[in-house]
Amino acid sequence: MRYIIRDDKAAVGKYVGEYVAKRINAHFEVTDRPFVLGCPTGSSPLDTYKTLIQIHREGRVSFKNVITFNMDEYVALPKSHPESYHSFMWNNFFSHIDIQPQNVHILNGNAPDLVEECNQYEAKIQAVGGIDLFMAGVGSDGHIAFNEPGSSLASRTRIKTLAYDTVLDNSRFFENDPLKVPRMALTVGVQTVMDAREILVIIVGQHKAHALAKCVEEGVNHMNTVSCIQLHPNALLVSDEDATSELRVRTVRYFKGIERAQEEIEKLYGLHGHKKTASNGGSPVVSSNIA
Ligand SMILES: N[C@@H]1[C@@H](O)[C@H](O)[C@@H](COP(=O)(O)O)O[C@@H]1O
Repeated sequence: MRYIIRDDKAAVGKYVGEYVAKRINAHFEVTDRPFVLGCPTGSSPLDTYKTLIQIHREGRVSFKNVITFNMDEYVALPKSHPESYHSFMWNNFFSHIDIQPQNVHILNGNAPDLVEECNQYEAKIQAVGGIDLFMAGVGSDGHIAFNEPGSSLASRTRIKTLAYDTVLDNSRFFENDPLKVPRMALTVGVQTVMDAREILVIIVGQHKAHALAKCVEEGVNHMNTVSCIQLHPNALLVSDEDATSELRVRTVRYFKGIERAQEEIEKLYGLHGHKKTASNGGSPVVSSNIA
């Protein structure tokens, strides 16, 4: 995996927003096929969405031909509830860009048949040719989407019961009352994320330091599902300095050194060595072996 460290949350958002815009624009240099973006909720991606909105306002990126799939949604929380992930995405991102509403996909936690809803979601992802770039945040227990500790690393979109740690973490959005936090969610699976052509994980804050250290320095483990990205050929992790606090100093130095080398490569060959020719179904080809 590649791992980029920035000073603080705002700098992470700026980096990731610029990165995603570049990926979208690079995609349309070689194909007319829609760009398929996986989207997370939570506080971690907020600065990224702000950056993307700003870039859009400056006319540097368009979402007209972008299709999105969100990672997860609470079960039985009305869509119109201010803390539903539907509300979050429209309030913080989609209402401010030129995305076509029919291109937005968010799981329906109020569907009459939740299993069917999850199966259909997987089918819809397949129907558009898979996800080009899946952005993700991470829970303090290391979960990716709502894939709580112990989730199968081969899991697909399904119903999940939330871990108590997650209920407590998310109670900050529900008047600090854990009893108001939904106990279940629909979530894409670990394998659904892994099937994306690229994964970008945002980790910010000292409370994520343990999950980050386990993800970077330890093995792949279902108790820290974000660690699955070690098995992905094209994964990028971006964190702030606070989140590095449980990493070894030498690990931090190592990845900062890699970043400097990567910058040299980008100057020579463009974004991550992506060749600007159509192949692989029109997607830019990753030719750098730095990741
Ligand atoms: N299901 C979401 C995750 O997708 C998200 O990554 C996590 C972290 O949230 P935050 O970024 O607010 O810490 O929150 C929820 O549990």
